[in-house]
Amino acid sequence: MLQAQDIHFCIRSMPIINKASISLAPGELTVILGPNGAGKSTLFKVLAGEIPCKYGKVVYNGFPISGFSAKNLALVRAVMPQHSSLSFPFKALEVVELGLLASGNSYRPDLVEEVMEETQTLHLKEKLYGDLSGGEKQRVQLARVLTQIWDKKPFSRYLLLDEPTSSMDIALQHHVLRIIHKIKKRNIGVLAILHDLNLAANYADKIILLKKGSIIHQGPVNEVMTSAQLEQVFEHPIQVFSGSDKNPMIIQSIPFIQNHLEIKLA
Ligand SMILES: Nc1ncnc2c1ncn2[C@@H]1O[C@H](COP(=O)(O)OP(=O)(O)OP(=O)(O)O)[C@@H](O)[C@H]1O
Repeated sequence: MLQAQDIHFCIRSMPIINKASISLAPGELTVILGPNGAGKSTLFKVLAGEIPCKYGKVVYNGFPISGFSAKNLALVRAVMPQHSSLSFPFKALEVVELGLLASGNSYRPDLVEEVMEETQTLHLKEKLYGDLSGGEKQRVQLARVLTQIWDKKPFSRYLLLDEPTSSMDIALQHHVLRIIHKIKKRNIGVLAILHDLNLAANYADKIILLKKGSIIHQGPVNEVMTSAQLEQVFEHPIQVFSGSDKNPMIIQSIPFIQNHLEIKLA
């Protein structure tokens, strides 16, 4: 289990995260949703151990994050940040191989090829990372973190993804969420920040709604993604059509123009 208790984080005495507590179970996808500036990436960085937290604690598999060396932390969690820049002219293949390095594995071209196949990046392997499109870069970064945790291990691990599909087309977004669905079955807990409410509703096991640094609601999708609660967090009219075995859940944000017409027709 990845657990965070009472995380409180300030920048220049401005509270950014306010007493946030979460539990991420292996085998589950938890999605963090919230408006711009809510504190999602900040909370994510605290959970990943990228920024230290003065108040509260982050615990991986029962051990405080502060006790992990960078090498050991890389064995239990892989992190895909929102933006990744590289200062060297790496090829896509070399970026993916960085995941292998973090995993402590010896050279495994078979594993790298399998992951690049899965993420539809194999055809990009000889291209310079800097020349790739936004969506291609994201897939290469995803391949890197998947490479880090691809081999099964006898302990629980965690995959942290900050807006992993933000530059991808619709088909690829679903493809990535399908990969996540498969990888979590390897005793891996996945935490993802998404802005797409429909992807979250249909692929997540749990949802965290964050607003102004505070967790407003968290729990199973059906309990958290209600019209009233989403409207409270996003301050915009939102309709929720609950799904069934055969039909996906549909979350619809209401365009202003439609409200405008309804007001005029009323
Ligand atoms: N280094 C920093 N210095 C000052 N303010 C910061 C810093 N990092 C984050 N913030 C502020 O903290 C707040 C939360 O930022 P954060 O990036 O966590 O939000 P977010 O929910 O991920 O937003 P978005 O959806 O736009 O990516 C914002 O108001 C941001 O301006």
